[in-house]
Amino acid sequence: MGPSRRMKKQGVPPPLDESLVTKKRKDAPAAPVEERGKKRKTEVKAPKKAVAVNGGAVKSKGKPGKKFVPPPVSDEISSEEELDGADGIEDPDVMEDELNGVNVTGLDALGSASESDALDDDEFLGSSSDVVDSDTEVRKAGMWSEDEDDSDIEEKLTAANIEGLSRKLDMQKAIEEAEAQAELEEAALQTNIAGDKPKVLDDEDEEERPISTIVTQDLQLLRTRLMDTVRVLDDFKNLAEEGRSRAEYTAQLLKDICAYYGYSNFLAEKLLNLFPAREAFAFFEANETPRPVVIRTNTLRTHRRELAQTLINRGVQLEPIGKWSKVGLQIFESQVPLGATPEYLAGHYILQAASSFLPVMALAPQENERILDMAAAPGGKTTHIAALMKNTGCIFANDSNKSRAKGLIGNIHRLGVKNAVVCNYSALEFPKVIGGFDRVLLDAPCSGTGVIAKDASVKTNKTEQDFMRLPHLQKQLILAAIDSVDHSSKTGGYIVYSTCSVTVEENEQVVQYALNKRPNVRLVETGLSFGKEGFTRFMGKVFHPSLKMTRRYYPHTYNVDGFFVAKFKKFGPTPPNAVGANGAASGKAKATSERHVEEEVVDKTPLVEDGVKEDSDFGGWDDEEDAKYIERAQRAQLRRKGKNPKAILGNAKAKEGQNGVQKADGTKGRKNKW
Ligand SMILES: C[S@@+](CC[C@H](N)C(=O)[O-])C[C@H]1O[C@@H](n2cnc3c(N)ncnc32)[C@H](O)[C@@H]1O
Repeated sequence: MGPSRRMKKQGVPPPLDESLVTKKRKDAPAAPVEERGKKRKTEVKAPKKAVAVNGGAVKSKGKPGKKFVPPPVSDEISSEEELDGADGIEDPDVMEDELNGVNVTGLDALGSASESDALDDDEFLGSSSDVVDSDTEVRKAGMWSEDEDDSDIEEKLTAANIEGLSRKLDMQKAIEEAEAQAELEEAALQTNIAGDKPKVLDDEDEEERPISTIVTQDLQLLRTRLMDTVRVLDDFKNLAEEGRSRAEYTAQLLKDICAYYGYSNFLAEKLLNLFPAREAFAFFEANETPRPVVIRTNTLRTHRRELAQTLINRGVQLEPIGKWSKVGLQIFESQVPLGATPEYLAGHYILQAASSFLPVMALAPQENERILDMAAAPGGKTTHIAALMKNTGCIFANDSNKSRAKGLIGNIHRLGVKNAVVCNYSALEFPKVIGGFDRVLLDAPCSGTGVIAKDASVKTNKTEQDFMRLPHLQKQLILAAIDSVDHSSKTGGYIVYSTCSVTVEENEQVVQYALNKRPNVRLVETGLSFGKEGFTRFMGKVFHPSLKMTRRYYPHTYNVDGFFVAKFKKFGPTPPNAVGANGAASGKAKATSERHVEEEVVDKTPLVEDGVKEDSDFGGWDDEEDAKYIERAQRAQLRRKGKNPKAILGNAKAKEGQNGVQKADGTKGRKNKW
């Protein structure tokens, strides 16, 4: 199904300006960047003391050790690190939840009794348009219409929300002032260098000073040098010192980024390589501020405008997150813990990062379909899928981590999902467990480089090994996802692959691998109205041109967590000679791997059991396609026995003509009844 009319109308979140980020952090409470350009419509009050959205103390975590960069005031939330206990792979969704900072301790009898479980809720993503608010409803309740201008919405905000609006406007003003100041500074810098090239590169004696000394003593200097280096790299011809190479400046930039933001050299370089210098700076800056706190309306229980009104009445200041979603609400302030309101406990909403809505929107599940959510815990996306399906059809929500799968069950109950089956396999086991799905979502375990603002430990704890181990797992999982889809599904046949990582190894390279190994899929448009195109070239690697259809999201461009979304259409069965078996361990000999594929991967081919009686009660096969399956199964069986299927079946076929099926041992078997 193509993008809906509503989806086409979705607006694009504006970028996050790096100078703005810096100044915002210093001078103002965190504010939604998309609001920057709006005009003030009401008198601005003096900003009041910010209240954390969790109703508790605001605390900062994971900021670089920079004295002069205070943490964000209002939106900043406590964050705890959490690892995926099952396989040691970090779960970025959990990080997201924690970073949202909603205090959900002791919350619920529905599976979120612990703080960590409650935090898991934040992971729940989702939103898509098609479910809740129909256009008709929207027209009746203009305040929440996706068709309205933001300005219209603001004018219709209720009195209870005016305070929040006022505060938001205060933030806008502060941001505008910060922007003006930044411009002044920039202008001053430009003036300073008129006729002069900035002194950026270390002298030899500086070179020998340990970085820690620079950080503690010359932090402001470090920042200035960072910005100067960026400017030089932007305009190398005019600003570079004579005799200095671009590589030298880049090396200096890398060194300063590590010192200033606290990254390992390894990760900083990997991230730096993704962008031109100026954009890289914006990216690293954006990782120092939290993203807006967002909740997703659970349309199985309520409508967004009703939920918004109820929360406003409880002292929550909020507004719709943007035209691209009908179910998201951005929270500015709250007088109550968002993880403990009656509406939360009743499953009317889930705390969820905005970017987590995107994979489910791309998946576009339809009513009455069979969907597989391969790595589902704690269920943000599963519950979103269920809402879009209006509790019809069936979702297999799988996660290999048993304790997380339990949390998934709790959330499924809390949000009133009735069409989900929870299972606890390694997703590599699919489609052996069950296949033939209309759509599959693979929200893969990843490095979390898109959510550094929520989990600063990523800055230092990722190693080269992680970026070999994770992509390897992701590649295997994506093949399992593809093989689990029914290519002849009347309504679907789609696979969505997503990560909250921005590295090419975990995204484009995984997608390219899938295209190489599965010629029966192709990339299609995600249907998402915003997002940067995926890379088609990167550091000497060339990817298929269709990689343009994948979407990248960055904190500095859309003020959302870093994310990647790719959508495939499966148009044929997986060929019997496909490589990359489900669950096949890496490093095995090719022959072993191929044999495994033939035996296990290919679309759940039914195997003919030895000793099947011709006169069994089974009513026989009804169509030619079955005959092909039988023959294929026989081939597989022969191969397992070390026999050459071509020699046996080929000869037999010649003898039998079109009407008989040769048994694996070469004797004439059951005759098909067509
Ligand atoms: C990014 S999180 C999923 C978040 C989830 N989709 C949501 O929206 O709430 C990745 C998940 O993959 C699970 N996982 C890791 N390896 C897996 C495997 N081999 N099979 C299935 N799940 C796996 C982890 O336990 C973790 O819950």
